[in-house]
Amino acid sequence: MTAQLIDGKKVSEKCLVTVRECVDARVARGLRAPGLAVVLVGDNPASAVYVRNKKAACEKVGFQSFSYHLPSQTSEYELLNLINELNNNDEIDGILVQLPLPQHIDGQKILEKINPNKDVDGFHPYNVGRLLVRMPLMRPCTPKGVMTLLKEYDIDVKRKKVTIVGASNIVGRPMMLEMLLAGATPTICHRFTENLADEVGQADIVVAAVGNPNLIKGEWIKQGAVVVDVGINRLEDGTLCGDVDFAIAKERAAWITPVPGGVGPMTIASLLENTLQAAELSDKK
Ligand SMILES: Nc1nc2c(c(=O)[nH]1)N[C@@H](CN(C=O)c1ccc(C(=O)N[C@@H](CCC(=O)O)C(=O)O)cc1)CN2
Ligand SMILES: [Mg+2]
Repeated sequence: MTAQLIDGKKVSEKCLVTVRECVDARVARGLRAPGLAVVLVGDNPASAVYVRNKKAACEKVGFQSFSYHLPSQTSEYELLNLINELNNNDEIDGILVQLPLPQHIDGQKILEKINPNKDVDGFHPYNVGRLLVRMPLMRPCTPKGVMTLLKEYDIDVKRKKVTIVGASNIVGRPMMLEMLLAGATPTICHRFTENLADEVGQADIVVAAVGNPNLIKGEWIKQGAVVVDVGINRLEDGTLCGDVDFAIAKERAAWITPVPGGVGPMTIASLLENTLQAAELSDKK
């Protein structure tokens, strides 16, 4: 079997067109365009690229974007003050603080300072908790993007065995909650999991999100499985690869996401959808 590719770039562009149409309709009704505040602390080169791409995406869909690039020595106190200002700014519907933050800043404290209604990354414990109790509001962007991708390709997750490799707060854990909500049976694997190969081999759907190039061997994949690779690893030669050994996995899977061009672009599409949703919630207040 040779897998069919799941094209995240194409699907993300479709999402952006839908968001653009909603923004135009809002503006035609006399409402303001949604506003997104993007906060970057320090000079992590990958973060700078992601932030630039987020700002470009805002422009494409007609959002107002507000950029805050702070030096790496910014104190936690200063960052908390900025979040407070953004929480109180009525032109701003969504706030995102690009991760990772410098070591001296307690990231969790910062994320918890963001007003949950403006938490377009969906990282605030309030929003994670809502997903847990089946009342999703702001859904974490990457897992939400994975669900959108699977839906777009008519890949039904209900009743399926899903193995998620990686238990991070931003991908693995909320991915498990999304899958549970959609009626799948998720298993989450982490550094203490024994027999990772067996867990992967039993899965109808594998979601890899560890950030470890080619950790998931192609031979582990069950024939006809769906492989979703969230890992983005930059190799020494500058090329990108995922967490799954793509060349072998694609000969066993029915569907597979490439890296780049798979899940990555969906993260930004979900962010824009969440920001539009936050603006719509704010209209009702
Ligand atoms: N505040 C947040 N920080 C981080 C998040 C997040 O969702 N919110 N996720 C990641 C980084 N990220 C968005 O911020 C992100 C990563 C990758 C992509 C993407 O489109 N990747 C492309 C390849 C891009 C490249 O050349 O490097 C792809 O996979 O095709 C978008 C967003 C950590 N931080
Ligand atoms: Mg308002």
